[in-house]
Amino acid sequence: MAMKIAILTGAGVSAESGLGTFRDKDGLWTKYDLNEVATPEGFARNPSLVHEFYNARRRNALEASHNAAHTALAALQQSGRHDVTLITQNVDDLHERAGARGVIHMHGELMRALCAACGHRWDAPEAMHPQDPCPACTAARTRPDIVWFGEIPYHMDRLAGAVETADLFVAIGTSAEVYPAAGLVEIARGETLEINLAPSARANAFDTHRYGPASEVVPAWVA
Ligand SMILES: CC(C)NC(=O)[C@H](Cc1c[nH]c2ccccc12)NC(=O)[C@H](CCCC/N=C(/NCCC(=O)O)S[C@H]1O[C@H](COP(=O)(O)OP(=O)(O)OC[C@H]2O[C@@H](n3cnc4c(N)ncnc43)[C@H](O)[C@@H]2O)[C@@H](O)[C@H]1O)NC(=O)OCc1ccccc1
Repeated sequence: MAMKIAILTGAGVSAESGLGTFRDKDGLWTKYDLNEVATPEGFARNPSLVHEFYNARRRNALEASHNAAHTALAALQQSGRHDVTLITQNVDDLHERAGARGVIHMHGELMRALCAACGHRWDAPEAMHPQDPCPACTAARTRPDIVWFGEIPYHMDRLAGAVETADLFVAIGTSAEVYPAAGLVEIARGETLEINLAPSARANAFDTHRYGPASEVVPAWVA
């Protein structure tokens, strides 16, 4: 029976592709101060530092390959067996490189640039610099097209609608520590499933759970 499925992924789905998570023992936020590199205030104080941080993550993402979890989710979406909405907190493009389409990047994309003056967006060069001019208004206010802490996530209405009306909401590879993403399980009216390496901070809010590495558990769940 075809179902409406809304899937939310986090850093755990890209961990086995070599892209570090944020809060695990050697996670990004143990090496960098998120207030320095992932807030509008940090960018205003030191745009070069922030660009260096995202230039390094962009290089890592370009060198990485998608894994079996990305492949299984793209296959599920592209099979047409169910109506699948793929929402991600991840700023990498590994879902797309695995064949997924119309992925909702609620926290932005590493491969995109944004002009803080006119709002124009374009494909990011591998390395970005504060003085890079905007192709539309020539202002030198270029930032990574990323949603930082304190900023409103992208596509909130669309993704909230998909989660609310889904027969099944699945959260994969997320610690459920960052809001409003971590609160989406609260608005899900259908069945809810958590797939993760270990119970997340909102594990109790889910009906069912499957624990283990995403590259093993996700293909098994999709099959
Ligand atoms: C720290 C936290 C307490 N702070 C927040 O939540 C803040 C403030 C806040 C708002 N509401 C609240 C309510 C309560 C408390 C605080 C708040 N939220 C905001 O500022 C948000 C903006 C947040 C977005 C910030 N930007 C990111 N990313 C882009 C940058 C970048 O990437 O550099 S957040 C960033 O961190 C989050 C990290 O979480 P995860 O992806 O889950 O990664 P994590 O490392 O934590 O966990 C990995 C998991 O994977 C598992 N795992 C590891 N390996 C594997 C494996 N192999 N297989 C399977 N699982 C695995 C691990 O066990 C673990 O569970 C992601 O969202 C990621 O995108 N904006 C906002 O609220 O605006 C107003 C508003 C309110 C309502 C409606 C509209 C607007």
